[in-house]
Amino acid sequence: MDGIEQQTPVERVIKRPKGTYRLSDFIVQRTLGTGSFGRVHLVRSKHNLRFYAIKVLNKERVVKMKQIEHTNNEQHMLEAVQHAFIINLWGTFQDASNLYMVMDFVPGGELFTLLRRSNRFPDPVAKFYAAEVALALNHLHGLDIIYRDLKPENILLNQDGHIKIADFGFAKTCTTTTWTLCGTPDYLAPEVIGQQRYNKSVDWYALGVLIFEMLSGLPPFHQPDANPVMLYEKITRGPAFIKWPAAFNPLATDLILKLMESDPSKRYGNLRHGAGDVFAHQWFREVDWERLAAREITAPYLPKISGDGDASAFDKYPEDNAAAAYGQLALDPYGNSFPDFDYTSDTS
Ligand SMILES: Nc1ncnc2c1ncn2[C@@H]1O[C@H](COP(=O)(O)OP(=O)(O)OP(=O)(O)O)[C@@H](O)[C@H]1O
Repeated sequence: MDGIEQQTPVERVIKRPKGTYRLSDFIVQRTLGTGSFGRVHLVRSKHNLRFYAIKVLNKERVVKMKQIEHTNNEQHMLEAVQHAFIINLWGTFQDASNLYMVMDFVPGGELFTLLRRSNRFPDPVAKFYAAEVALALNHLHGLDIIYRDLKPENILLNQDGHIKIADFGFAKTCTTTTWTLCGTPDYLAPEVIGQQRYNKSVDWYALGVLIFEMLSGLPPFHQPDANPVMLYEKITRGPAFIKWPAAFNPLATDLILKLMESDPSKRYGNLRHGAGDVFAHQWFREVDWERLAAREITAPYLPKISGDGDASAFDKYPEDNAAAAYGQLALDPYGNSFPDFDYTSDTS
């Protein structure tokens, strides 16, 4: 649901030059994931033979689901951001029916898959991923970007086991507060559910949920058969009602409670020292933040990748021949809605 948003122009974020691409530059190999508006494909460049991921969004579906602004935000944010732990966008284009975003292919799959396979992560493993996520969030917040969709599905693992945060569909620039209700139910901060104004601290709340999920296997208020209303009630009642698994690390508990603090003005990450409080928390005491940022810490899990373009870490999706329809001539009623996606495709 879109509310009135206090907007700062996205132009505030400095754009860097992007490449010009067209569909005929690539050979579509397989589907890596599906989303609300289309698919993400593994593709191979005909020119340099490298593998990339292309996210395809059907314009009509984006418009019908009132996501024009979020989609344009996603492009602007990803173009503006360059960080070791955030997915790299090489360029974008559109044809009559679809938008295309050319990204690095991140071969290690979703953190979600690794977590479900492992049931839960040992403390040092959860700490490694949480610390890399904290650095990425801090970088985004420094650019006045709120990410708003932190969850294990959106954290991908690179070949070397380090994280790459993907899916900037809900990211937006915001220096003050905003109030759009978006994100994933289990990861929503109470003020988002309460439709109050909120700020970057919703990402720190979500980090608390993520740490809990990594250490216990499921998000704090998760109940398989619960409806969203029951879930929202629990989130609103606050972290005092979390049922903690036995033998939960007390320092982790302390940090989670501080991140999941219901009152944003008392929440870690949103206090006077900002992210500094999170970095300095005792649960993270053995983290060498500089070496971590430089990717000098060896990751706890190395994805088994047999070679370039190995996508075996991703679930198999039925290939519905969607790619055959890409680039076809068609009416283009939404041509003006996505002005920064260039028309470069061969048929348009
Ligand atoms: N660069 C990438 N490399 C490898 N896989 C990727 C990449 N980008 C996305 N994926 C895969 O595709 C899935 C869907 O991507 P993404 O979340 O960006 O799409 P979406 O349409 O926004 O999805 P949703 O509607 O669920 O939010 C990811 O969870 C991931 O498995």
